[in-house]
Amino acid sequence: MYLYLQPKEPPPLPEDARKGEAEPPGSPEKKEKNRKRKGKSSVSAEIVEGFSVFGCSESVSSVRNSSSGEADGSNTHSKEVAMAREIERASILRKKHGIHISGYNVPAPLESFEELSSRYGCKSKLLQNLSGLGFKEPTPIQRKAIPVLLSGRECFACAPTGSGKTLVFLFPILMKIKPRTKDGVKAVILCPMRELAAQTTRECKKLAKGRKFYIKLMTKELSRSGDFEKMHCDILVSTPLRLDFALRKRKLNLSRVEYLVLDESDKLFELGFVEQIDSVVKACSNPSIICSLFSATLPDSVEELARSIMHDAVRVIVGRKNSASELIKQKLVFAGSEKGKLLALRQSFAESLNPPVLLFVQSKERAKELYKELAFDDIKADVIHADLTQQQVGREEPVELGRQLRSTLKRINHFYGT
Ligand SMILES: Nc1ncnc2c1ncn2[C@@H]1O[C@H](COP(=O)(O)OP(=O)(O)OP(=O)(O)O)[C@@H](O)[C@H]1O
Repeated sequence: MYLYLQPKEPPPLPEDARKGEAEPPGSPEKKEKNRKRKGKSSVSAEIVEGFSVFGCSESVSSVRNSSSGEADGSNTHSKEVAMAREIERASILRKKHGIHISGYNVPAPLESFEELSSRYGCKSKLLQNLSGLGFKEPTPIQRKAIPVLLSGRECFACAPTGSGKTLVFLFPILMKIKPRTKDGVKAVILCPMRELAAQTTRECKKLAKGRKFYIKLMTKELSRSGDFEKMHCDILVSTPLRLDFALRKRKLNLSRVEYLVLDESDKLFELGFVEQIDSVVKACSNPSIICSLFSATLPDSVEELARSIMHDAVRVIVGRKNSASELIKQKLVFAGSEKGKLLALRQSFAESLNPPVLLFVQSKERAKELYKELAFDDIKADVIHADLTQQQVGREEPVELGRQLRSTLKRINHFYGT
């Protein structure tokens, strides 16, 4: 049995979401009814099936900062109407993008990146960097989770692989912390793997271009021999082992950290970094620290972690719990036997499977076997497995490709329940 993963064209953004004005379908009366119903449902939390991270979550206020201006007896009614509209608009936007939230007083989603400036005073240089990178519209997780962090709330965000979670934690950090003060490290980003930490550092530098942040990657050398008292660092990206080492042996001070991010938190657990995470959380002793957790899947371990390190977090979930990205088309083929798998694969190649194609198998032995079979069929194929050296694989490729492969493997592992 093989699982084929093929990228699909991303669906276009709904018109009303782009404009920020959405009307429920149907007649005017029906619209009114819908409006009432939606208005009502939008003030109660959208409970996501299977999620139980934060005990209760009854009220959600999606009112923008702008609508909470000074109270004035004469216009109380119009303010209430404006608030109801805002709530409805936020609710429609969330539904359009498959965003589920729970928590109290959740800020409204972003309709566009420009709102980062109008609502949160984002520096124009940072916005320019966004558009320079080709980021025109926020992705669903960005729409909802960026305002959560910008309004000073803790956030637990779960969204499929490749949905743009990195920007969700990097951008608020870049908007909120003051660069180059003498306060030491202000943001810590924990990543499960060195390659991911390096990639996140690179992305952070790209987003911060033109602003004078000290952004540092915790390398092996730095963790072992860094002079942390003299080090200038605003944002520190690290794997748990290296950071824990620097804390224990090199007396790195994290007591002024304002933002702590655990990226790919499901992976952090799978790899058994619980002790190191504990030590980092303890070292980040600033009482007003804002923690956030990001994950593509939501196993119990991550729920447990979220409960233990965050208290009043807003949960933002895009899609269904542990579901695959909607941009991935999945097809299950029953092949019957081992031989049948190869036949089915050959048939797929003959009918519809157009290269480039990635094939994942259970073990390196199976990878080698399949590789031989494909070579025998005169299919231009290559093989990657753990017996190959870095030189054989090619140093450059696996760093960028590795992330995609890991993500895809994660989905496949989940699919098979392994
Ligand atoms: N708003 C956007 N518009 C266009 N591209 C974007 C946007 N946000 C992110 N991207 C791009 O989408 C890709 C995937 O983003 P990212 O790596 O942040 O996903 P992720 O959710 O963190 O995935 P993973 O679960 O694997 O960590 C990156 O190449 C990133 O540059």
